[in-house]
Amino acid sequence: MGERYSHTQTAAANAGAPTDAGALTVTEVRLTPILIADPPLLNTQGVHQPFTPRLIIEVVTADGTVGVGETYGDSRYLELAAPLGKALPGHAVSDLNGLFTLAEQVCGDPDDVSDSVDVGGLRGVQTADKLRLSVISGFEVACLDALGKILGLPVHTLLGGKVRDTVEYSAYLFYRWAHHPGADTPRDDWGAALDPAGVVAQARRFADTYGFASFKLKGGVFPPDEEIAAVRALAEEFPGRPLRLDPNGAWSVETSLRVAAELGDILEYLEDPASTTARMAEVAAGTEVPLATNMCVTTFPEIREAFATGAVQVVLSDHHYWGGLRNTRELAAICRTFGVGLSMHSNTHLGISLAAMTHVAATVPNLDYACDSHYPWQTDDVITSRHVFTDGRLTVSDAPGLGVELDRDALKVLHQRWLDDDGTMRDRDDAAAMRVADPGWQTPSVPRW
Ligand SMILES: O=C([O-])C(=O)C[C@H](O)[C@@H](O)C(=O)[O-]
Ligand SMILES: [Mg+2]
Repeated sequence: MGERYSHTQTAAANAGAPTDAGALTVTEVRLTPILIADPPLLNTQGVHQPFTPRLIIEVVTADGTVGVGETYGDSRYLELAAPLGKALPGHAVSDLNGLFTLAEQVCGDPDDVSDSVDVGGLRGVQTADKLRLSVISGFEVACLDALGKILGLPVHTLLGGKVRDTVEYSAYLFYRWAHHPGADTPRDDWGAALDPAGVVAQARRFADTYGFASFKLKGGVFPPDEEIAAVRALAEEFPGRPLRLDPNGAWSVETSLRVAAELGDILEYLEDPASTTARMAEVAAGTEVPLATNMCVTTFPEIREAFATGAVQVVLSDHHYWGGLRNTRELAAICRTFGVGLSMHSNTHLGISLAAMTHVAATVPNLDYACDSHYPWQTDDVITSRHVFTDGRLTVSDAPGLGVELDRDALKVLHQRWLDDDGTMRDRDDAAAMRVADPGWQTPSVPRW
């Protein structure tokens, strides 16, 4: 499968280290790109592809322990993961600060990519630094998993200890088609959701199946009045429950303010109504509704302007973007300092990343809102036992490491799918997926409404 990079441990590699520290030395790194099934979920850029890429990272230590991590699997992430995977053997899984230094040395020219955006901007800026951090995050999680297994300690303990035993998640509602176009595409039984009644039915199933108590609707798909009607319908069906609407920056300042005025009485927060920090600041100045973001603040350099201008009241952290679990805690400390709320963003991900999110979320005192997760939409996984939400919550694992076990058979199948792909699915492109149904579709310019 995938790429393997190994290292034979020698006396020189461990010179000066206590004998048992040798067990912490990475002897092999395995990188396995996979394609996972994804339903036809709509967003302002288009629609999810039938399959989307992820990268599974295994870090093997001298004593045979295997730590697992997961991150984005588009080709530009794979290009950075390969040199890091090659360089890591010989280093200790406990040297997490050194991992960042190593990545700076080997992961390409930082000037290669500037402030461009990817997936039509849904992931925010795409600096070289952020790409590297997204790759590091998967390695960091794998190292923490291995370290925890070796020490017999859960990852949350390595992060300083949990402050809660369960982590609350929110239902992530999407407008969607019943099926992807084409015969060989994955199917599920959720049906279409293209109007308020469809959104409410989806939310009801989420609430009944997983116990989620709060609801986020991915917006920016239909004209704002239709999405206002859907959120109103949710409020009627679930009175008093926290509701969120996220058009991924598709609206003008004026439209954002109009939606905020119309839904202000029922929204917990409005997520990325407008794109750019400057526009968000204008919206924030004109409404009492808190604004959340996983688009205009996704890197440390973006914090200063956003906090100084009051552009965001809630940062939705994504440990992949921010460079892992320890950086997420640093972000949490900055938010705490400035009185900005914190929760978690999620993109299509599997059980390894959900375990990582849950461990770090358990350690953050100021986790103010239920976290997002796409997980219920994912029918594939690479762990032997899927996470189970109870009353909308996941119990924080106290098992050593992340508390998940890699399902090698599943990994093999999903990697074979990646190998068999002609390249169409290896980079997520929601606009291209939309063109399969609507050949004239172009990524809408912003603001769309
Ligand atoms: O909260 C968000 O903005 C996201 O989760 C971004 C994602 O790309 C979402 O829009 C999606 O998967 O369509
Ligand atoms: Mg968002």
